[in-house]
Amino acid sequence: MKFTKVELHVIQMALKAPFVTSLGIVKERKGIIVELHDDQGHIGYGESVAFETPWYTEETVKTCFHMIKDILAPIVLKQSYEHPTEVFDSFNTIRKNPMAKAAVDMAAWDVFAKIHQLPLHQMIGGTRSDILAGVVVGASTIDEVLKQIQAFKAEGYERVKIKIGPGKDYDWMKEIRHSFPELSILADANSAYSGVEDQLLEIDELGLQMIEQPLGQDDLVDHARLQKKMVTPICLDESITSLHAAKSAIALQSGRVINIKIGRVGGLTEAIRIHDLCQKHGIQVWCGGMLEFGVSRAHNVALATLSGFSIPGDISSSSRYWQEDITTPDVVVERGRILPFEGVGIGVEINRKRLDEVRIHHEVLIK
Ligand SMILES: O=C(O)CCC(=O)c1ccccc1C(=O)O
Ligand SMILES: [Mg+2]
Repeated sequence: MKFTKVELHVIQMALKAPFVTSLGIVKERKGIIVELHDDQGHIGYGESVAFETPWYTEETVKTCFHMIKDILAPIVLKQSYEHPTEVFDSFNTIRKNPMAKAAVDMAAWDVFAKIHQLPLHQMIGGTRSDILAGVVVGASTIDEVLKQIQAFKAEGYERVKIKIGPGKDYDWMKEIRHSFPELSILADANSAYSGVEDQLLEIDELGLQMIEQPLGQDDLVDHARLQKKMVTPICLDESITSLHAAKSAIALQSGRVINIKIGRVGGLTEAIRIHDLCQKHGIQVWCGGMLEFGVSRAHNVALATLSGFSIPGDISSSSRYWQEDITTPDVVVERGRILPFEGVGIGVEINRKRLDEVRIHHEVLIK
């Protein structure tokens, strides 16, 4: 593969409703769509899922834009590649910045699948004919949470993740458990129990499917200690930023489950490596979400066809967050499942009219 042009589209869209987490409220989403051209006319798409401020991880839309424009695009425009894994590996002299790297890596995988005229899920060796979907509720009152769960159940979701934090945990989860006894529920703390982890032990009796990232990003040792005190499996999210982090977490027994996000780990190449490692070690994995637009959502759908994705993830319908997304067709969840896209590459098209409407910045980088 010889890449000749990188186009960056910075977009901004309002969420249908504010999304509340223990770390803050998201009302509007910015993102960067990477459009990668090769010398044969193929076009691949990737998406940077960093937020506008560094509340979830340290990257932002601006740091990603800088990294892609000034550091990563010049690398991919300079050399040629046989395989998309080489793109990620050609960034090995660049420290961290996984969400910037991921956007370029994703686009290279899309180009590669298009060259081979295969759907991306087939290109990466996916075997699942339907994907296990789930939805996330991030609301500020328990009444609102219960209302949303009811509505999502009616849409066919069978697994729901609730955002929790100190004071919005045991009583909330107990009420949810009581109201929806058959529903598979898990809680995501986004590190809210760092320093106050004993507040979590109460929740252990509720039989939750798992608890996600109770402690800080760097707290692998602390998570291992907490897991020994809890029956509920701990799932790591923020802590798993690379294959190396996954190896450390497994060695330390910091949790029993890993939420794999393509953006957080540096791309599809690294996501697949983490999936393979977890399979070898009996660690369960599921595909995480980032309130993303259609490009990243389509990549998630492809990733989740890999055999290890045996539990539902945070891949929901496009309509969960957006009035109108920038890609067609939409991701649609039916009876808790999504069918993979069968078109070549990521299998969705960019809706140019919608992209124009939501685009706030555009840049073209050429060889
Ligand atoms: O529905 C989604 O896209 C996932 C929502 C979610 O939980 C989330 C959204 C943005 C940033 C971090 C997280 C998280 O998993 O912690
Ligand atoms: Mg999380």
